[in-house]
Parts: sequence; C-alpha cells; structure tokens
Amino acid sequence: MTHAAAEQPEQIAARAESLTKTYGSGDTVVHALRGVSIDFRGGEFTAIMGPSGSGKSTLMHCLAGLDTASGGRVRIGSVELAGLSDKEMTKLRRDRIGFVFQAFNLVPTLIAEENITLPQGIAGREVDREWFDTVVGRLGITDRLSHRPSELSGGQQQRVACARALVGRPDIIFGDEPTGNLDSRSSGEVLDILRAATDEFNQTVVIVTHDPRAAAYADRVVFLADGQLVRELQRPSADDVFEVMRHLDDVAPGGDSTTEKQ
Ligand SMILES: Nc1ncnc2c1ncn2[C@@H]1O[C@H](COP(=O)(O)OP(=O)(O)OP(=O)(O)O)[C@@H](O)[C@H]1O
Repeated sequence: MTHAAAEQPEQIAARAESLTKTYGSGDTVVHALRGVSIDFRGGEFTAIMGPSGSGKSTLMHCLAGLDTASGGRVRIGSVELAGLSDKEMTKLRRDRIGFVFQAFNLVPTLIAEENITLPQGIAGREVDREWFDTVVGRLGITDRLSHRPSELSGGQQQRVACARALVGRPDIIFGDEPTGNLDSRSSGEVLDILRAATDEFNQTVVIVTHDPRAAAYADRVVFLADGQLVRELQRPSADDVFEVMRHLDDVAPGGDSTTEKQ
C-alpha cells in the first residue's frame, strides 16, 4: 500500500490523535486536554512546556498509558493503546517505555543498583553491564550504588530513577520534570544523557519541563495552553523558549489561547 509506505509508521514513536481528557462533571468539569494531536518521531527529543495546569502531565500520562483519555487515540509505535488488555499494556510499558516520573518512587528496601536493574529483572532480561556502567558513570552515581534511597539526596534519587529508565534502552522515555529536584550541574548530567539516548541510540525522549534551559536541550519544544497545543519551536535557545513562555503566561489561564496557534 503506497499510502501506508508514504506515512512511514515505523518512524512515529508515539502519536496522539484528537486527544481529550475531562475530569469531573457538571459545574466542576475540567477540560484538561481539548483535542491534542501530535506525533513524536523516532530518535527525537521533545520538551512539552506550558503554564501550570495547561495539561502537560495529563498529556504525558495518556501517552505513556498511565491514564486513559476521554476521547481520541494514542499509539506507541504501531500499537493502538485503546485495544490493549491490562496485561498487554503492562507488557508494552515494561518492554518499550522508560519512565522518569517523580511519582515513580524507588523501592525503599532495595539499594540503588537493585532499583536500577529491577525492571530488567522483572522482564527476565540480561542487564548490559557496559551500558549500566556508562549510564551510572555519566549520571555521577557510581559511588552511591550500594545505598538505599533513604541514604540518597533527592537529586541522587532522581538520577537513580533516570538510570533505571535508561538501562533497559526502551524505545521511548517519558520524563515528567526529570530535572525538577536537581541543581544545575546534575540537571546538565541528566539532560546530557537523555540527549545521548537520542543521538547515540536513536531512542525517543519526551519530557515535561518548566525550565527553558532544560527545554533548550530538545530538538523540538511544544507549548500547551489551556489543554491545547499552541506553539512549537525547533531547536530553540533557552531565550527563545523563555520569550514564548512569557507570552503564554500573559494569555493563560483560560484565555483565548487558540489565537496563539501557528
Ligand atoms: N485527577 C484529577 N482530577 C481533577 N482534575 C485534575 C486531575 N488531574 C489534573 N486535573 C486538572 O487538569 C488540568 C491539567 O492538569 P495537569 O496536571 O495535566 O497540568 P500541568 O500542565 O502538568 O500542570 P503543572 O505544570 O502545574 O504540573 C488542571 O486544571 C488540573 O487541575
């Protein structure tokens, strides 16, 4: 089929189509997503930005199969999430997706190394020791591997969570504020390794961030306002991102954000 070939579906790591998400009903209804359509190409690093409450986390959770959309469709690779059973969804998340989410806490009784390799163990896969050493070395946690999470700083725990997401080399990595707890040096280490995941291993990275400097590591920055995609920048500088954010803050919340559409 020439049409399918032209679309090159294997190049799309994740896709949202007309995604809507509504919380509550009646007077308390919240339209967190109002019809979001977006593709994430394989090997691309995307940052999602937007004012507080604009729907960033909701979009990421729906894309990662952690939350169910109210309407529209989500695809990871060529797999449509709506058609999956709970078991299939768990397998897809385990095999294809890495998470660096603040809510995804480390297991308190396991040392850092065990936390990092846990998903591989559950999946019954061998850990690539060379890649493991590279990841923990680049993240600066080699000397913290035998410590439990309670013996690590918040930033170190965050880097352990990042290592856990990277070690299995998933097709796509979702990060919700992956540098949220980190000082600028540690942030740089996390962002460098996410950048390397795309540049060196053709993995796809999607992060939510409030930090224009973090967004400047991405190939593409997309902006949400009031549940809609309103802007997109390719390879922007931190200053470019900051300028757009400032303008979005002016029109949000609930303003006529669609006028921002390009
Ligand atoms: N479980 C929920 N129940 C009701 N409303 C919710 C729920 N989760 C999110 N919302 C609402 O949906 C909207 C989008 O929330 P979301 O967390 O996606 O925004 P965000 O852009 O990630 O915000 P922030 O930058 O503050 O983390 C907000 O108005 C929020 O209050």
